[in-house]
Amino acid sequence: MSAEIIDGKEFAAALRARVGEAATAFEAAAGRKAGLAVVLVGDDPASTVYVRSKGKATVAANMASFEHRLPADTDQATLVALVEQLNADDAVDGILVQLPLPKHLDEQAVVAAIDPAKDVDGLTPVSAGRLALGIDGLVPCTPLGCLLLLQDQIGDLSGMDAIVIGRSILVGKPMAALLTAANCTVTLAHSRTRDLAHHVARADIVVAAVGRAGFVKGEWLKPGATVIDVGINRVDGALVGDVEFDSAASVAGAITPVPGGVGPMTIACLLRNTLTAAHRRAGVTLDEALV
Ligand SMILES: Nc1nc(=O)c2c([nH]1)NC[C@@H]1CN(c3ccc(C(=O)N[C@@H](CCC(=O)O)C(=O)O)cc3)C=[N+]21
Ligand SMILES: [Mg+2]
Repeated sequence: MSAEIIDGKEFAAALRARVGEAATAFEAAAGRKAGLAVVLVGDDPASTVYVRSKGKATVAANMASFEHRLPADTDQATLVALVEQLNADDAVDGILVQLPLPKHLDEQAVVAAIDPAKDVDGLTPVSAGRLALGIDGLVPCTPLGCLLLLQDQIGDLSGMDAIVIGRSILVGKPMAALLTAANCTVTLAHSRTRDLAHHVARADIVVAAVGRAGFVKGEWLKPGATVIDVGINRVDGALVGDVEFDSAASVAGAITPVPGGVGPMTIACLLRNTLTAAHRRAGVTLDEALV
């Protein structure tokens, strides 16, 4: 093994601490805490764990946490009414509806009901449109976390060849937009890409977000490449990424582990987005140097 292991857990802890300090300054300036509302429909065990850890991290960062748990058979109108109630609630700066929703619900319609000013997941059509157009807005947490790790590891990304594997709304598409804005030459690969290994071999930066355990092989990589593994797959009870870690670590220059890489960054960036939304909504200037 030769690759440097990128410690996302440590980076995320430091980011959460900085966000917490900025949140304390926000409370002093605005006379209220920044607030994050998380909505969970149903009782999927993994989602319940994530929602609980988001709530804990929110309170630890000196923000208010509002948890709304609804039964799995909640109807569309009830869920949209809750989102509208949260839109109207001044104590709420960020709204996250935990995905996926139960099948009978229209996920797109629920997300579209979120006030873009409170869209800390960056998933509404308005947020996605702003990102595509290069207008300041709220950016999805996982790709934002990946970008922060890459910039910390590499510095200026200008002119680098990057490949994003996976074109999901939550990760792949916004990741490609962020890397493009950071002046990378971006290939957005997906399940229909022909000769993926050929494309990966050109890349200085590889972001794997396909949702298949060990899909990206070390032999495909350009020696010295920086590899960001977004995958969270459960195999025989263990968490593994979308990259075959051992083979990749012998070729890459740096690589994120799973767990302890991108996952913790997602929650840290959710708090960062909530802080950003709170400042914008309250008309208080955020000291960007702090976070
Ligand atoms: N609207 C919405 N926004 C999301 O951002 C969202 C969502 N829905 N639904 C579910 C996925 C999943 N997700 C994770 C967040 C943190 C970790 C994380 O901290 N993972 C740890 C390990 C956790 C463990 O051990 O299970 C790690 O990778 O080190 C993982 C996954 C956010 N998601
Ligand atoms: Mg380091």
